[in-house]
Amino acid sequence: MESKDLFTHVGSIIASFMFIWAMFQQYFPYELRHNIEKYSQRLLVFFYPYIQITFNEFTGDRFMRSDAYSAIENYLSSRSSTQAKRLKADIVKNSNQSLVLSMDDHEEVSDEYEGIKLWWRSGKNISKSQVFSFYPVTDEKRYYKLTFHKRHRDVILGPYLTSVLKEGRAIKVRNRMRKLYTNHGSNWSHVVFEHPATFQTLAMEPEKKKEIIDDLITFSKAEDFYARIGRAWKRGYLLYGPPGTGKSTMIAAMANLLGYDLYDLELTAVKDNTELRKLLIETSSKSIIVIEDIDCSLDLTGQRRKKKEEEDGNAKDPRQKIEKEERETKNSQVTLSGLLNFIDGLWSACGGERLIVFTTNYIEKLDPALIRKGRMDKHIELSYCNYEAFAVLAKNYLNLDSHKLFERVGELLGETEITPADVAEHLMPKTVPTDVEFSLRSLIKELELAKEEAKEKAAKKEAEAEAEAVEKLLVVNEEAKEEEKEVTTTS
Ligand SMILES: Nc1ncnc2c1ncn2[C@@H]1O[C@H](COP(=O)(O)OP(=O)(O)OP(=O)(O)O)[C@@H](O)[C@H]1O
Ligand SMILES: [Mg+2]
Repeated sequence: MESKDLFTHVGSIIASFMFIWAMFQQYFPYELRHNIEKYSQRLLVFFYPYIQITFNEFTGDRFMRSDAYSAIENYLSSRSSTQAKRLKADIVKNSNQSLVLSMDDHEEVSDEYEGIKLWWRSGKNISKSQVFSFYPVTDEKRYYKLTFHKRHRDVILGPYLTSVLKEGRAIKVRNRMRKLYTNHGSNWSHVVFEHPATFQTLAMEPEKKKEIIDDLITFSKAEDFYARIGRAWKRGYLLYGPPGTGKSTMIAAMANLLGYDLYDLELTAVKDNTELRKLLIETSSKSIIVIEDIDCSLDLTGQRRKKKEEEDGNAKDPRQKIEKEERETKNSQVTLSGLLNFIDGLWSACGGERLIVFTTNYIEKLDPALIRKGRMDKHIELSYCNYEAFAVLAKNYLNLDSHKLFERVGELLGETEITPADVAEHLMPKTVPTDVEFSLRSLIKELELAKEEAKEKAAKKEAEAEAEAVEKLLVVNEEAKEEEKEVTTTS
């Protein structure tokens, strides 16, 4: 028998005596009773060198489950499945609908921390409801009881419990159902986020993919690092490239990799900077804030006000002016400085652990202040499909590692520009069972067509450039002739 068990037995014997004592206590005067109780408690503490801490499922508010209790429940789930004999099983409503085991009531599991042994016991108190009813309701109050030797008090109450709560919360985040938020004006509403995209299925060069994954994972584990260097725990990504190259898909893969919630921020629906700040404050930790097509969301070049002034000046009719003003007020008044404040102002540090992702089709249109390093730390170009990206898509869509037509596809991909979205469309199975050759031939046909079109376009452009050059030459000749004429008439 373990020493802790022995003490538990001694404790229960003393408790039994106390119970018997309680039976008789009504016959003793209060003063004497009080003293005996006091000394018996001290005696118990003296003989029982263990400390017990109870974590109740509900504290104070009956309807709010204690954060510490649920963190401990998650922390103990892995230990319970290997140690406890009676387990409770439940389905967690995350994307995988996984089965989670936790220990049943009155089970005990042991744990070890830096060589210190300690025990967790689950239990419940049952009390009958005070409310009269034909179907009496029993009130079950569950709790976890932690027992450890008092000589380890500081370590257990300090680092051990901190690490238990941290790990438990991390497990909870991994198991939770993730959400996709969108803003309607100044409020967020959400649906369950269930996008199946992963980095594994994302078509891009393996080294580039690995670099991004490493960057994301390093970020997600770098809480202490960010705290030490005095920076808010956030990171900005700018994804740029033509439509259909996988920017939105990559954002979904990022959220799935890190287990973060997604906040899809529609800037044009945000009235002004104050509303933008309110939305930011309401976002939770472990989330990705996304602003898609940032170049279209706002006129971030500082041109807007100038344009507005010009338009106002031109509008002579007062009615026209009012209409114009109404139109303007309906549009977003968020400014570039408001957005910069949103990204790296003081407010942005609240809550921690956030990614901010911008996407654009035209990186050159963006204000350099917006995308400088420190704001958008990592710029990722998603480009047209090359052979490596095609190989990923062929594996995903056709389950093919190689094929005799791959070589031709590779050649054509080197000569023409096609988006992964277009390639994916051709590789989509059209028949059951899948006709691999048909899919690859249809892709080759598309690539040859694209190559021809590109050739024609280039030839047309060349012809236009030539015509323009000839025209310019003619104008220059004409001007020279005019000048010559002027000189002869004056002389
Ligand atoms: N790199 C890729 N890997 C895998 N699938 C891709 C990739 N790029 C595009 N696709 C496929 O094409 C579709 C469109 O891609 P996506 O919406 O991610 O493009 P986008 O870059 O966000 O385009 P836009 O600039 O128009 O928003 C996706 O549903 C996805 O299936
Ligand atoms: Mg997109």
